[in-house]
Amino acid sequence: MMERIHAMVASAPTALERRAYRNAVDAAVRILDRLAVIEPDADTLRKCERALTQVEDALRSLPTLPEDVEAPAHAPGNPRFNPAERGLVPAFAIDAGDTGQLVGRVQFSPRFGGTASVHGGALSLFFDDALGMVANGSVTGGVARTAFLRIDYRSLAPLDVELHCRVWIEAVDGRKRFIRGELCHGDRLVAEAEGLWVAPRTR
Ligand SMILES: CCCCCCCCCCCC(=O)SCCNC(=O)CCNC(=O)[C@H](O)C(C)(C)COP(=O)(O)OP(=O)(O)OC[C@H]1O[C@@H](n2cnc3c(N)ncnc32)[C@H](O)[C@@H]1OP(=O)(O)O
Repeated sequence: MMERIHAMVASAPTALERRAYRNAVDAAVRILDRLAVIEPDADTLRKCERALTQVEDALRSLPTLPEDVEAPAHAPGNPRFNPAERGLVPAFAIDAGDTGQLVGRVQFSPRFGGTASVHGGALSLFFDDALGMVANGSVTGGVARTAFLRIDYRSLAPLDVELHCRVWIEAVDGRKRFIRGELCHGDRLVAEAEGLWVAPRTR
């Protein structure tokens, strides 16, 4: 019976499960976004905590994925949901892309920031994901891990505003994939990133 559950949960989710999952995560992150901007009221927040604990209990009734599942985060057959689906990073709307670059838009909601601008760590999280997509894309093939990621913060990134991002392969040298990216608000450069992704040794 345990093996059957293991096999079931390790397969890729169906379209219905994927939609239901995304809707549940959307609801959860809307709560975090709301919590980021409200003036607190202890009574209301205590009621919210009780209701959220019931939600958590419902989720605890589901089996968990086995820990040894390893697949590229965005691979279609991955039984795990990708970082944006899990609410870990804001969704990156891809407008154009070929084998070596991506162009798209991203908007950071209030949970990713302080009062008016995006948290530097959230920008770094986003770049790791966006550059990682290109590092693990069709030019390079296979899985590669982030070895380093350098961010230059050039100007404040506003919250709740559409930002434009471009990511491209700078160089490939054996197992090493050097990737760069930039994020702009209109014509203004917000941040630049460069990173190295290293593919595993082949025996
Ligand atoms: C469509 C699908 C989308 C899929 C989209 C997926 C998106 C998500 C992507 C997110 C990925 C992550 O965040 S992964 C999580 C964060 N990263 C990690 O946890 C990685 C932890 N680190 C490691 O596992 C390891 O250090 C590795 C794999 C990075 C490298 O180890 P290794 O394989 O043993 O390689 P090693 O021999 O050390 O180095 C190989 C070469 O790289 C160089 N090198 C290694 N590290 C560095 C470094 N920090 N800075 C400079 N150079 C380095 C070495 O000098 C060497 O150069 P030379 O002498 O050959 O010239």
